[in-house]
Amino acid sequence: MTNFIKQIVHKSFILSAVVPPSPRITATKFNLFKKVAIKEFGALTTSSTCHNVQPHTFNVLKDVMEHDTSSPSFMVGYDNGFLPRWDPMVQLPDKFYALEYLLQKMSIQLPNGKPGLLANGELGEAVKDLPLYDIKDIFDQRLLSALFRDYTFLASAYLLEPCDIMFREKKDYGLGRQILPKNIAVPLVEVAKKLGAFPFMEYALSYSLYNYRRVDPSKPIVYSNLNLIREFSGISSEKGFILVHVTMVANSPSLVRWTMETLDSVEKNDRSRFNNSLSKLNETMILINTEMKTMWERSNPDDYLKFRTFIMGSKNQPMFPKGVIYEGVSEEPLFYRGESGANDSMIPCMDNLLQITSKLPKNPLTEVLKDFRRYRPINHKEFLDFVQRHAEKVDVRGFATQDANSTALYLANLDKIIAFRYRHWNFTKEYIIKNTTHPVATGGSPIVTWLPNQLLTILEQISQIYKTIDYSQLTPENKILIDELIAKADNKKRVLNGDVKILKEKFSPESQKHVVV
Ligand code: HEM
Repeated sequence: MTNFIKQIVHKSFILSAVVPPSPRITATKFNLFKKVAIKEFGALTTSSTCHNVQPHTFNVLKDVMEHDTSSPSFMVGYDNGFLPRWDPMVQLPDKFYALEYLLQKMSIQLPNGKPGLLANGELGEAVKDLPLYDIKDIFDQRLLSALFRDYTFLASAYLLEPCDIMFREKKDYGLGRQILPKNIAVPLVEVAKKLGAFPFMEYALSYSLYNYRRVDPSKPIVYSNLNLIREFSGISSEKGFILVHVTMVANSPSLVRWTMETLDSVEKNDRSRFNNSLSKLNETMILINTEMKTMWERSNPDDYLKFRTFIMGSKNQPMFPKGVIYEGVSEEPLFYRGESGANDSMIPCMDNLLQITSKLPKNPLTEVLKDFRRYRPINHKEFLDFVQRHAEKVDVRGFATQDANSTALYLANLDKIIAFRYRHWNFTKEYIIKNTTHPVATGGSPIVTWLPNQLLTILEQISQIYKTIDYSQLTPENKILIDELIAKADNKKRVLNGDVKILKEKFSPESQKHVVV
């Protein structure tokens, strides 16, 4: 590779993913730049930003560019929202036969009902036969994403296999394997570098959003048309758990569209477009929350701990007190958060747009939330950063509260975020807290105090804004709406505070204060 190209890449390292940076640079040269950038510097950033330059807008994809396999799988788009631009690759190419074989034989229960390698602790031994694949020359993003998903599945299965076996016997996780062998560690780190991800199982890039396949590719992403690609347990509750995330995120294209519309309408001082955008966001959140409810019937709360062990992280988890050594990569132990819905982008998008993020208390729990925001595809992070910055700049909340009926719509949206987080708190009580006293969640947050940190903040915001409304300006429907919202919020605040008080006694208060960022 010539020094000339390296220099250009170095200077214009942050490349636009949609069009080549200059019309004089051809697509072929552009792709060459991207390859060099990945090779030399790790992952690509994907917005049109340059070092320290904050863009005024964000390049939301108008077309998924399905044939462009040199740009990342996850790029926020009007058609795909926060889902990948293409359906995830189901099977690895023949070259990776041994890796594919392990993944197909791994789950505790195989599709044919027989026990897989994880059933009786046979994976550790089987991994010894895995060749150390060289992936240096792979640049196809579709394949890189599939390799990332598969190596992270294998890494988590390998590291946590002893914990799962011990948990089945004694309801205690004990210690995980502390060293990741080089035939997994080296290619995993290499792929992660190319994607700009941490080399550990992640929500979007592995477990949830890159792990579905359509039964009929011509039909939409709805539950009845989906199956999993990889799994740890092989039970239907794991399928339900993962795929409900996917079907919720299938509504994200309109979340993205109305987020951009909201920002633009404030900037243009267009009140009726603003109100329309808030109504549409509200409708979208209702669809997302309705889909969320299906979790109860698709994933049995009593089954959750049968696969949860494998999605734990190596950061702030007693199973990895000294982190994990990646053989052939680092002599120093590495620590990463586990897979968590906290890395989904829909709620952070709403929090940022409605300026809730800046209202979160300054405490270690909020630092954990910020840390979670690093664990996601680069382009999602750039989008969320853009929404946060731009909403603060144009002052979405200030614009909403200048008008009583816009305020009602703004509050209706806060109410939908509360509905999401409150149902979610109920999931946490029923799927986790009821069945275990393990003090930290899969992402490494303290199980009793972290979720209420956000939920109580937003409930408090509803009360504060409510006090400022000029009732005489409200339409009769909005008066009823506001009265209902405030009554529901007061009720939830009371129940939540009661829950936290009781649960802090079940889990030692010390364990809930112990926060690692
Ligand atoms: C059985 C169902 C579920 C359970 C038991 C559960 C559990 C949890 C827990 C314990 C956390 C705390 C963070 C951590 O992992 O350390 C969390 C965070 C989160 N999860 Fe889930 N989750 C479930 C389903 C979902 C679904 C379907 C979504 C949809 C995208 C989701 C989105 C989130 C979000 C956005 C957060 C961050 C919450 C916040 O900002 O307040 N979760 N989840």
